[in-house]
Amino acid sequence: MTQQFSSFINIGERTNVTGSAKFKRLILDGDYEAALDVARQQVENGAQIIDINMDEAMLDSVQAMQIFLNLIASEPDISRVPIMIDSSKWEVIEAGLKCVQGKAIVNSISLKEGEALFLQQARLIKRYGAATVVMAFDETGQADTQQRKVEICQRSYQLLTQKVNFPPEDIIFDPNIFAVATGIEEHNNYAVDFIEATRVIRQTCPHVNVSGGLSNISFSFRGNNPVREAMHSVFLYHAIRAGMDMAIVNAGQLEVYDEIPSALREAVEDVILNKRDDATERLLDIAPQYQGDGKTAQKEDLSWREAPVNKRLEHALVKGITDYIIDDTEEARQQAEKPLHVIEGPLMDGMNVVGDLFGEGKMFLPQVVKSARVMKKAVAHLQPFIEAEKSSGTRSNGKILLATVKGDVHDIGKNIVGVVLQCNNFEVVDLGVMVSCETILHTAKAEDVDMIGLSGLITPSLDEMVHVAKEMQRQQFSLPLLIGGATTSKAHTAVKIEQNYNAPVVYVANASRAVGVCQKLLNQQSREKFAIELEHEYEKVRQQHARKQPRSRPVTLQEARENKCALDLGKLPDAPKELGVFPVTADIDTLRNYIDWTPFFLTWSLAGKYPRILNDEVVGEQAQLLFDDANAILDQLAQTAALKAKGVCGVFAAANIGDDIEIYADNKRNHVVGVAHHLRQQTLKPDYPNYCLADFVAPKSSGVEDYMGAFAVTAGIGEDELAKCYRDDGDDYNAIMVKAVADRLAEAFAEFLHERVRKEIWGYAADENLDNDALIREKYQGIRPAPGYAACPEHTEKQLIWDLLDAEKHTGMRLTDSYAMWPGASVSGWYFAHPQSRYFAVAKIQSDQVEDYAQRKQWDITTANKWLAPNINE
Ligand SMILES: C[S@@+](CC[C@H](N)C(=O)[O-])C[C@H]1O[C@@H](n2cnc3c(N)ncnc32)[C@H](O)[C@@H]1O
Repeated sequence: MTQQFSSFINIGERTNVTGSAKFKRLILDGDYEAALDVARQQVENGAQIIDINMDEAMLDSVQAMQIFLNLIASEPDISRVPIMIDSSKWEVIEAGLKCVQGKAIVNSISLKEGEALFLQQARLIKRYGAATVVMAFDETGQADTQQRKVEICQRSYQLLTQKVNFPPEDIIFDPNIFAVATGIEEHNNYAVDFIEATRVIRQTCPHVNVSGGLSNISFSFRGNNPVREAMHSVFLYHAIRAGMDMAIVNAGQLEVYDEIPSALREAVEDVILNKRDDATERLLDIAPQYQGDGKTAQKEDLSWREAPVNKRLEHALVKGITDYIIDDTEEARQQAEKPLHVIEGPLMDGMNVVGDLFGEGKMFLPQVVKSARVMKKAVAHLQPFIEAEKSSGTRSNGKILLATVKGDVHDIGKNIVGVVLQCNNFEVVDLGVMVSCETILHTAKAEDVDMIGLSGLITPSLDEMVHVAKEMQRQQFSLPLLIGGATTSKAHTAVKIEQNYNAPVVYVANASRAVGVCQKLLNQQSREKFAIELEHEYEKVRQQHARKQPRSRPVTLQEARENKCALDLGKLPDAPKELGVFPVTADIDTLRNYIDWTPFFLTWSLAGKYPRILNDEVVGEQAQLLFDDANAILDQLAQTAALKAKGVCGVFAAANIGDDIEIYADNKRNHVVGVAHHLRQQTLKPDYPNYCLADFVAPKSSGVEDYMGAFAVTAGIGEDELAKCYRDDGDDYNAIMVKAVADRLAEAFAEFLHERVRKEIWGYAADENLDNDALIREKYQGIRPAPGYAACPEHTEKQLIWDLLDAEKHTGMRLTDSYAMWPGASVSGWYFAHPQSRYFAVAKIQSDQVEDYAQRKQWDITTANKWLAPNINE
């Protein structure tokens, strides 16, 4: 199975004042909030890195870069992707490097002004632990031919690795993409020069990456987007195969290679690969035909039913059609010598086609999961015949145990990985959620599995994974250990898990990576090679981690407190109409109007913002099908009440004392029913406060009466049972779909309840009138931070929410011993109503705050270190 597309990284290009008129206007107007939305949209649309450029003559570029990067740092949904600091001015780059909290990428350095400056800049970049783009540019100019591109990159590589000891994996060469089909003959070979140079660079400069600005290639066809998109796809198709692994690209503007009309694709291919002298003229001739949409709606085509049965089985698998699968499987069985041969023959052949198409980026995740459903139905039909013959089952590629670790209940990602592995003929032993280390290791032995995969979503699960690795070592296991899930990372795997266990430990970033990793680990020869590569890679990550300089200077807790957010007591929200705890229910039909669909598509690895994604050139068709299926499930849920939504909220008198909030039984304020403990940002912030959520409630010493709230909602009562019904019926697609929809309903419930609290229950914004889009964009007054998220990262505080609201009694929701909420489709948090309240990231804290927090929570220091670990080890 080819993996090229799954590891390709696209870099967002919209936060660039030189390339986007809209972004430039926002920055020049000082509207940084709207500019942040541009960054956020790019991430939502699937950018895996965002390029930021402030090179504009009318701007103080240094200041603009600093302000924007500092703002991004406190937006967790943006800062989860790496930042590429793009400038032709070194002082802007250096200013940017000081602001970025994670690993930054510099764009760019080159030999343009000689070796001395190049090396000096590289040393500084290395000191910041950043990666860098290196342009193929030297003292004599920009490289245009293959030979010049290769020479300059090789020379840069030698200098960087030998004179600066620059980590080669942190080098990203940009061998310059230039426009083709310009009418100038010398330009005709530009794409070939880039592609061939890339091939040689990747062969001769080990570990480097190759990137480029994609839109340049099609510059001559400005105004004809279908042709431009086709040129981008064809170029990428060949460049990726030659080793290009990143590009600055608008991900929404790519056509699927196989879906480019064949006449256009051929003409574009002739231009890109410079196959004939008249290629440009021929493309120019046909280009106008494709202007506009150029696509026609497809009627259902049943001609595939005429094909031989093997081909019909393949078609059903690739297209995910279950309608005829039993009949076709039966026909194949009657023709086969043994029923097992149907699985080993046409069904596995069909699944191999699915695996290859997925690996090449030509099929999307929901389609693969649907294919698995077809396969399971076919196998289920054959099973009784196989058993009657008493022949043993087909040999799988290998056996993999999957489990969500103890204390954690989230399993959508794990289930998707399981299905993708099964599609590739791996046998999966799925132990479900909240699985103890003992059960995992006992089952691994009993089932004689080939490897173990652990999953987890919340930060306490990271510790549990470390525990499993240590136990595997103690019990002398030698099976590979795979690590995955939302909070896991390569850095955590390398720094915290890998060195505790002598066999391979592999971080698996997503479902599409899982198959490649498992295949490498199962073959003894490739496993050894892979293990050495991993060891080398993780050692590097550890060294980088050890060298990591703090991005901003830490301050003492005392200093941070002195720079707290001063609350404007003149703007306090109105007093609540009534204090107390209010159980709430909501029906599915109400909640579905509040759904934010964008994350739903991401769950299925379709990147793009709803509703635009439904018309997206690349994933639109799949997104629409998925959306229809989700709505069908919602219709069914609304009628059957198989899933119930329950919630509770509370509004309380409250006062701030330091970094804590006292919560009172009533407005007399003499009986404290709970104290919420919060953490404060602890890095130097010359232009902003060092935020702490407690700042958003009026200080007790002010004597002013203030309030806060809390909530816990679930839409998951019944989700496990319903998902199990589907799974037992061989329908993983709908089993995953139920949970994905329940997750959306829980978030919708949180949105719906928050609105009710603002407008009725607390009533501080009784006149608010926002549509769902504005609610999703949080255009209202007040916030609902959730324990475990960046402003309140410590999970045990959920217990206080549970106690204050009697949440288990009112909703049936429970907390696990890692403070995950059960059912999985649940949300809880605090309400702050002051207009100054906002989300931020606490980020790294210092030992004085750890000690102070331990004292406030009446914990010993070991307990504090355990629960605060993600913020101590940042
Ligand atoms: C994860 S999204 C959920 C809403 C989104 N519309 C959805 O349906 O998935 C936003 C929520 O995450 C939480 N959140 C985001 N950033 C946070 C931060 N820095 N600190 C605490 N909670 C945060 C808040 O509860 C916020 O309402």
